[in-house]
Amino acid sequence: MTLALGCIADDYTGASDLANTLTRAGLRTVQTIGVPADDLALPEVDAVVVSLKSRSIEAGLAVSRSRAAETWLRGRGARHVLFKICSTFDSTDAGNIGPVMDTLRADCGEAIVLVTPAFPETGRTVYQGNLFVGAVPLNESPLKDHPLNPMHDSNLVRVLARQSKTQVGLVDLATVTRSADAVRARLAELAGKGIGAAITDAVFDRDLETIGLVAAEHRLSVGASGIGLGLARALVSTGKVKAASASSGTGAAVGGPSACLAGSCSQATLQQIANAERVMPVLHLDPEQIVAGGGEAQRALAWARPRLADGPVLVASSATPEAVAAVQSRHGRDAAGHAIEQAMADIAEGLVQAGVRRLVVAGGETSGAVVDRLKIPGFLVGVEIAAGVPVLRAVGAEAGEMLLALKSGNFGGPAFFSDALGLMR
Ligand SMILES: Nc1ncnc2c1ncn2[C@@H]1O[C@H](COP(=O)(O)OP(=O)(O)O)[C@@H](O)[C@H]1O
Ligand SMILES: O=C(O)[C@@H](O)C(=O)COP(=O)(O)O
Repeated sequence: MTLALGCIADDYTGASDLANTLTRAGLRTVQTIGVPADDLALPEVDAVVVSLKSRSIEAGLAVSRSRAAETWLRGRGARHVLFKICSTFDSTDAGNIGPVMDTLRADCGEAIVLVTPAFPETGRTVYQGNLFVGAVPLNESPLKDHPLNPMHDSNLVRVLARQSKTQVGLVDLATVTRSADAVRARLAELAGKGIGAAITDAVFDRDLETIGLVAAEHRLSVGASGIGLGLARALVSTGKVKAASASSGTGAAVGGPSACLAGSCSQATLQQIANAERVMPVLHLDPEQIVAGGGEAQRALAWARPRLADGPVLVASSATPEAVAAVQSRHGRDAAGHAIEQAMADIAEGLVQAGVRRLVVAGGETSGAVVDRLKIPGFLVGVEIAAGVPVLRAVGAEAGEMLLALKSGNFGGPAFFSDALGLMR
């Protein structure tokens, strides 16, 4: 297999979002969980998205895991590697976007790296280096209340400079709109000043196409699904990849019981849970009991098992920003997050033991904990449920045939859970 594009995603929902975008743009794509084992049977593909759970771990670990993924991808022929980060630039001042970018850049010897989290289809745009989420700057968006990576600065030139060893410059929208050559010239100018990373404005898909053309000439880029779209279109338009038609289905039906788990506390997910209450039984977990080790996962499973024969159920830890802040002040941000993620993994494991083979998970870190526990090594991409969220068919899972949907906290419409289950047959 010779890859046209290698991708390293810093969480599992982000990876499925990117795999979805690449597939829709005509690249045959698989998503792997971590660096694939040699015996994992992968189909012939144009792109591999290696999913890491590296967004919120210690920076040194994020760097070493990303590097291992890069080595694997380049070893499979990938000339260009995209480091997929969140479209809302989720990170802390200590990392991990900057440290991973610095290392991958040094490894491939690039003078300067294009960086853009723009993903217009989901309302993420970048102008004068400032990231907007819909109509508001990042720091005024719900991301200011994220449980693990609250975002308080919308100026990405500043944000990345605080995390990176290199100086950070800007390729502004006027330059992007002018032409690919104007972007090339601006990058050369910045690189000539010793600047190693350029936040690049993008508001429309056509901006990302220009950025993709230039990025594809480099060895490394950093961004969200939007730059993935630009790279994929560039690979197709320059004839490096022959466009495949996006999958119109997910193969044979899997059937059996289905369930949803929500660990995201985003506004979108809170609304989706409220909506689901009208169409399926919903259990709200008690985060205090989880952190105290009070058998909350077993209670949830005892609640869910007898209901599975009648239709899907939803188990949620999700809570308002005020309730999350209260739990965190008592137990600490990381300890609370970790305990709740592990409880979600316990519940997922118990649900699969009870026969569930169709599972929807809301939340990136939550999805990471669940997929790791279920020991799923990879996914094929099926139909799109909502922008950035495809149906996934597990490859090589211990439980056998399974369909999953891994939803970024912020993605999906109000009826997301029933929309997803409606497409997971
Ligand atoms: N009620 C709660 N109180 C505190 N933290 C919570 C609660 N529910 C979930 N969490 C934690 O919040 C984090 C949500 O992150 P994640 O799953 O990545 O969602 P998103 O996709 O919205 O970023 C996880 O670490 C999760 O365990
Ligand atoms: O780019 C995005 O917004 C998503 O692909 C993504 O990374 C989602 O992360 P979570 O919101 O933590 O699921």
